[in-house]
Amino acid sequence: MFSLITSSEDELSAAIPQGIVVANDADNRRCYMLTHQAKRLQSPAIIITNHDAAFMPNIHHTRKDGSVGPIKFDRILCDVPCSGDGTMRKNFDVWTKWNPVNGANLHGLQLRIARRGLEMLTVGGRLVYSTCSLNPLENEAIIQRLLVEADGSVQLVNVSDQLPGLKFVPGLEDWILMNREMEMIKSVEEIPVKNTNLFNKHLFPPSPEIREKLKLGRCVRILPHHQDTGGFFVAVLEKVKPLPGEKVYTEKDQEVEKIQSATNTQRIKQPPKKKRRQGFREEPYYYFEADEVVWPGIDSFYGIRKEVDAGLFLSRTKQGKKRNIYFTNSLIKDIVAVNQDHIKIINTGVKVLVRSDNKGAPCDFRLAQDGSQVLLPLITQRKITVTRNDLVIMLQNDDMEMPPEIVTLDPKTQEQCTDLCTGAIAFLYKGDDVTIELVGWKGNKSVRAYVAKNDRIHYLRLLGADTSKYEKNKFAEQRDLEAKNSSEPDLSVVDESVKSNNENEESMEDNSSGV
Ligand SMILES: C[S@@+](CC[C@H](N)C(=O)[O-])C[C@H]1O[C@@H](n2cnc3c(N)ncnc32)[C@H](O)[C@@H]1O
Repeated sequence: MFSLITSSEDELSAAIPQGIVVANDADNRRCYMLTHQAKRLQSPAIIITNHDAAFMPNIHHTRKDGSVGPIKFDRILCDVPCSGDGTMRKNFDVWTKWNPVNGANLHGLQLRIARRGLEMLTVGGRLVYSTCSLNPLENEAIIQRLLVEADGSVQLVNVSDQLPGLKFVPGLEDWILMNREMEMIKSVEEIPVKNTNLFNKHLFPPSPEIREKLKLGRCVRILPHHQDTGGFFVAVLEKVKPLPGEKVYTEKDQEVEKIQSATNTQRIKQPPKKKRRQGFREEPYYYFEADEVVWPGIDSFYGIRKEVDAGLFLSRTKQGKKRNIYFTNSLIKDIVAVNQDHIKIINTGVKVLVRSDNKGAPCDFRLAQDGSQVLLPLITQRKITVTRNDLVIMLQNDDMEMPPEIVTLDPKTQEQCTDLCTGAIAFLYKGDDVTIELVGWKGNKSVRAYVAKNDRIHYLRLLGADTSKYEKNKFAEQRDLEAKNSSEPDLSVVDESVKSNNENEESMEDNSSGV
């Protein structure tokens, strides 16, 4: 009997979170590293973007009433570029490059990034500002400036009891500036003429009158010697009301906007704006439409749950055969549609299916381990429960030529296989303390788990099974190789002599032809 494992509603909503995370970096290469790291999260709710955060464009979404407007974020982390002097213990070059003005040079960029973050934050939302520097010009001076500019709309949150056991010291309320020549500058009046471009009044500590109000002591300074770490600075800011001059969108605005846009459309019949070609290097995102040709095959083979919107699956190729199929939540789909001309999206979507036009399966796409956590709760077919021993057999036998035979598996597993035609399959194992879900293939007589070698060791360890087949002791291998070499005659000498003979022959030939 083939057992059908259905997922609960909770499982479905856990697999498809409704919110989004936008991860941004100005450095294109760092965005690809981010993409690689984020893949492990298997999240259908992450977008990786590539912008200067100081000028981060608004990310628009479609509101409930159908109008389009900027998203305001509940949480923002500004882990800003900094001098990195807190990392001195591991980055030795910081010692040679450090000077007291590094911090002053970065202050402007750090401020602009954090300021833009506050603009993009919703009222009631929190922004964390962090650096791996201990220079107050990169830290408290930024927070001070944000708080002063915000004029009571932003507050520093006291987080001292949030991480019991963490050792830290409170933020500074007083500090002294220093120029490259190590001259101390205690006030604006003391700024030497040669440094007027470098220092300004905002870099100095708060005056005694406002010190009390700002509560800079609520910032967190993590010192390297306290718990054997790097040095870090963290401040948590909460937006308690709109920033001075910030417009907050209300339902009334929606009405006005609708009326205005209706009148504008009637009045001005302008030619449609020329759409900027998706000018970014990345392949665009093509979400499945109602007539998507590959969908019926996938739907019937995997029994996609009827609550799942087929329009949330996408590919990166418009023409020709689709190679990989990805999945995102509906908010990401909306964001991609509304913003693709002005937001540089480097990556989004989790890979759930991979083309496998072969092996006589009725469906052209197999399950991808990359997105199994997302897809498996959405499908009702091609899932079987297996025993611990079944998994161990599959993980220890990855031989392409001789995959494990179905008859070697548990009788209940064999029974579930009987009713399944050839094709992709998911193996589900629930132990007392571990749950493992692997994707693979069921052939006529055998089964395979599609798991990379490193992951095989990981799963075998989780199952408490023998991993010796995959574990390599590099030192032992080197020793064996050296022992082998020392017991064999040194052929390299012979080779060299043969080579030199050959070379002589060649040069003789050359000479003869020259004559
Ligand atoms: C302290 S690191 C943050 C590292 C990040 N938390 C991570 O785990 O990858 C600062 C990052 O800011 C990026 N950066 C520098 N200037 C930027 C800017 N103007 N806008 C956005 N990112 C910037 C750098 O490329 C660097 O990756």
